[in-house]
Amino acid sequence: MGPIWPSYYGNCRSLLFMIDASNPTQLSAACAQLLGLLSAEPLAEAQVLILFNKTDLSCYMTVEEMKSLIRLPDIIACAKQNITVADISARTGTGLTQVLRWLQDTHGAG
Ligand SMILES: Nc1nc2c(ncn2[C@@H]2O[C@H](COP(=O)(O)OP(=O)(O)OP(=O)(O)O)[C@@H](O)[C@H]2O)c(=O)[nH]1
Repeated sequence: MGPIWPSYYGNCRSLLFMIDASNPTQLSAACAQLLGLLSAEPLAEAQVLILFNKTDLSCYMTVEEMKSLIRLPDIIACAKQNITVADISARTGTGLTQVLRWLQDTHGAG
């Protein structure tokens, strides 16, 4: 789907980017896609939420190791966008309160 993402950039005010924290083999591809999104001019003003999902599953690498591997702190420091990061599990609901709060703060959703 990546190649058609630019057709959705127009009027995009926020971006939720989900990374599968149970599958580090996808991490480099996810990072490349994230960098492409963050450098897209139409998304320069977007509010960004990066979600590390499936944190309920055991994995040979911790979420903190994954963040370090893709140099997430540097990505956040260099990005034009305001970036928030949340560790979540869509299955257990862990972290979803933070996601809802972000949506409320970003869009004033009730
Ligand atoms: N354990 C767990 N499973 C999840 C979580 N979120 C989604 N899943 C499951 O992961 C499977 C695929 O979910 P999808 O939302 O379809 O994701 P996808 O990107 O199409 O597929 P994947 O690449 O396999 O994640 C489904 O069986 C979901 O129930 C989570 O936080 N924890």
